Parts: sequence; structure tokens; C-alpha cells
Amino acid sequence: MSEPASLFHFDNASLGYAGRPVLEALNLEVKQGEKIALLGESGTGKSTLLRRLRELRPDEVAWCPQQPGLVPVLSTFHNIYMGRLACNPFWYNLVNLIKPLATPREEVSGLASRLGLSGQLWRPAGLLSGGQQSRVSLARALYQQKPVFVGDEPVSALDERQAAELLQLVCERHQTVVLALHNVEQALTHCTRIVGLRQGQLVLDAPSRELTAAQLRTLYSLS
Ligand SMILES: Nc1ncnc2c1ncn2[C@@H]1O[C@H](COP(=O)(O)OP(=O)(O)OP(=O)(O)O)[C@@H](O)[C@H]1O
Repeated sequence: MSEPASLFHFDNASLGYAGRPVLEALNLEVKQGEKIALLGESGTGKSTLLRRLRELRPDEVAWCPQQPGLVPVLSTFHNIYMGRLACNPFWYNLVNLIKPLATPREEVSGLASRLGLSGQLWRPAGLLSGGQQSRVSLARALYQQKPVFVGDEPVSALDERQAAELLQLVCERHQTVVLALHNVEQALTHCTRIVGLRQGQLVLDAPSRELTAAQLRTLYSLS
């Protein structure tokens, strides 16, 4: 069997903003088929790394940002539909804005029901609860139907049961997954590899099966 293809490769890389590094001396390779959880305390550079992954392969990455960034006056349907806006011609998007066609209605309502949003399909996104908005954002990313899913704390606003179901759905539907998470149990259950960041450095990179929740919690301990 041939080796899985390398999708992202950082070799002693520095990532940051306007010449100010956030992550330094980064060595990391992501191969096709991997399910990776990125852990580390707030401000350590998880989002910075995820943004770079998205920039490197914009056509292959389904992106689920930390802030839902929904259009509040548009319905749940329209916000999810936006995941595929760039794949369709202008006239098709315009028609679907005014009177959604049967195919996208079916696709989006199927996805909405998987995410427990059936009853919210035609409500303006601005009227939804925080957890519902975060599920709409997740549905919009799933609707992109790309091979790589990059999610920045995509389930942090959800309860444990919903979070587990949706992480499973994300992993089933994408060949490669990279997720920033704060919950170490979720990381160990759903991901096969854990990457830990601390103060701008990669300090852990190991298969989940070799790690315990207690070891991962040390990434968050003060020192
Ligand atoms: N657009 C930006 N311009 C300048 N600095 C930024 C920008 N975005 C983030 N930073 C800085 O980069 C550092 C890392 O931020 P980042 O958002 O990557 O952390 P994080 O690990 O994702 O945190 P959290 O868990 O709170 O989301 C922080 O010091 C932050 O202030």
C-alpha cells in the first residue's frame, strides 16, 4: 500500500502577524486521512495555525471558524446554503436566495435535521440561541463537502452528547480532519493524533492511543 499523501508540511516555520511571530520553529506534517486534535491554552496559536492550513489549500478545506459569522437576517437554510455559494453560478444563487430550489432544499434540510435544526430552517439566524448558531456554522462547513475539515473549536458551545455526535459526523464525512479543541476527552475519543501547543511552541505530537487525559491536561497547567 502506498504512503498517504502529505497535505501540509511546516519545516522550522514561523507563523504570526505583521512580522510578529506567534508560533516559532514549527515542525509539523499532516497526511491525508489523519484526524488531528490541536490542544493548548487560550492564546497559544491554535487559530493562527488553523488559518494557515486554510490559506494553504483553500479549495480543499472546509472551514468552520470559532465565531459563527452568520448573516443574522437570513434564514438557517440560507446560512447553510452559503457553504456552497462559490461552487454555483450567480443566477443559481440568486434564485435560491429568493425561492430555494428542490435539490438544495433537500440537501440543506437533510443536513439541518442531522444537526437538530429542522424546526429552525426558516427562522432568521439572528434569532437562534448561541448553540443553535454554532450548529448552523458547523452545518455550513459540512455543506462545503470538501475533503479536509478544519474546525476552530467547532463544538465548544454544545452539550456533551451533541458535541460527540457532531464530531463523529465531521470525522465520518471528511478524509482529513484538524480540530482545535479544549476538551481532552473529546480529543482522545475522536482524533487519532494529538498536537499540543504551549507558549507558541509545539510541545507534543503523538498518537492518541499513547496518551491519557491526565497527560493532556498538563498542557493547561500553570508553569
Ligand atoms: N489577526 C491578528 N492580528 C494580530 N495578532 C493576532 C491576530 N489573531 C491572533 N493574534 C494573536 O496571536 C496570538 C495567538 O492567537 P490565536 O487566536 O492563534 O490563539 P488560540 O490558541 O487560538 O486562542 P483561543 O483558544 O483563545 O482561541 C495571540 O496573542 C493573539 O493576540
